[in-house]
Amino acid sequence: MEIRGTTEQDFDVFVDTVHAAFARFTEPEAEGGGGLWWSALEPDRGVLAVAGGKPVGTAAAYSFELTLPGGGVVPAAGVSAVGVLPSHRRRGVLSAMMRHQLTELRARGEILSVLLASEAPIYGRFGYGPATYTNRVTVPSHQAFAAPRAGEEAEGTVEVLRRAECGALLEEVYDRYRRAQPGALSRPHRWWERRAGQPPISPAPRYVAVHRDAAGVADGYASYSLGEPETLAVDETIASDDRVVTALARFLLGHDLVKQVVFRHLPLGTPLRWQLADFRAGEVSCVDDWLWVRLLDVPRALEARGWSADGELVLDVTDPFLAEQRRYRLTVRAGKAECVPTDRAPDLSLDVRDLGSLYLGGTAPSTLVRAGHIRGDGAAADAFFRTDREPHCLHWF
Ligand SMILES: CC(=O)SCCNC(=O)CCNC(=O)[C@H](O)C(C)(C)COP(=O)(O)OP(=O)(O)OC[C@H]1O[C@@H](n2cnc3c(N)ncnc32)[C@H](O)[C@@H]1OP(=O)(O)O
Repeated sequence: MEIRGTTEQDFDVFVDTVHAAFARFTEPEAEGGGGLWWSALEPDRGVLAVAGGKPVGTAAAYSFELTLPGGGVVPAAGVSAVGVLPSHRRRGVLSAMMRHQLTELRARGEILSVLLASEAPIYGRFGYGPATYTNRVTVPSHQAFAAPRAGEEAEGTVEVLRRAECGALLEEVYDRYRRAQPGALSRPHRWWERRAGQPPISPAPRYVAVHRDAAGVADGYASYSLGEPETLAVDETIASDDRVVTALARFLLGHDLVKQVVFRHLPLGTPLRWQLADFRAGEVSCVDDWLWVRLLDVPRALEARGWSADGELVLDVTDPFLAEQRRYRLTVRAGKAECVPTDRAPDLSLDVRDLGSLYLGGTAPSTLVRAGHIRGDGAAADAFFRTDREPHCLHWF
């Protein structure tokens, strides 16, 4: 078997192989058809496994940016389109592709990679850990919002546009949002230009509630459709200001001829249920992992994020897949860290996959100590890793 990088010429074969591996991703006419789904793939960043002259496995990487706790923004390789033909599974094809890809990402100087896992047991062995989480909240339509007990509501207006009328507006609002939201990924212009992936990037018919501030500047949107009978399904609500998120939720819950509103891809800490007059009216479902993180250059990655406690922390990190074990001293002053090799006794001993889970602040070290995955003083480490805002990602790739 040969594992090799792809070029522009491989694009059609690559996409065909992905489709055969997943046995899905046929695009409905309404969503553009003709390969739009994968059109933002970067042809020279793929990996192809070839056996007997035929492609049998694929993996791709997108060039994203990831927003970190503390506001830093770093490049992140977005691993996707991972598939092995059903006829060639459980013979090590994925493992060989992952080894090739991780080696290549490191050679490019990437500090971390991210992915969405189709099944949770697949990626831990390659050093990825779940780092952000998501859920959905279903609320009966016209469910009353309680009056805010402190603070004001966002001033402004809501206008409904058809997806096709939105032009560059969604891209601009999304870009401002993702820069301020730890755990969020960039959606490179290529995605919007080519209308790749899922709504609201794809041309799938949607309505978009656009919120504008008192000066008329768009500062948030919610993309939605009326799907199942009498159900209004919200693909995503994008705004940096919580008061704008509230104004959009209030608007959607007031929609006529709808029995329930399903808010998808919310952070676990969403305030939505607290805002309803009846706390129990919001039904939580689909609580799941979303973004998985794999650190490729531990010291650079740790120095790139902001930290919430000053002091020193010694981490002993094992990376079984890449057969490495390294110990680092993290010294934090005024939220910034310096990370250097050390031989001091560790405060935490952990697998690189667990460090990936802790990295964005969405998983507390003490939780993984209690789970028996990490050794050390979890409570002391919690103070370092804690973030002001829950990391959240809703980009599908
Ligand atoms: C980021 C993304 O793109 S997520 C999408 C992932 N792709 C899919 O879900 C499409 C359908 N599935 C597939 O194409 C394949 O089953 C893959 C890609 C998940 C796995 O490919 P394979 O070539 O069979 O994996 P490989 O043989 O290298 O397995 C490596 C190890 O992972 C384990 N493993 C692989 N797939 C799974 C799985 N779905 N569930 C649990 N364990 C798994 C294997 O048992 C093996 O374990 P071992 O080392 O202890 O023996």
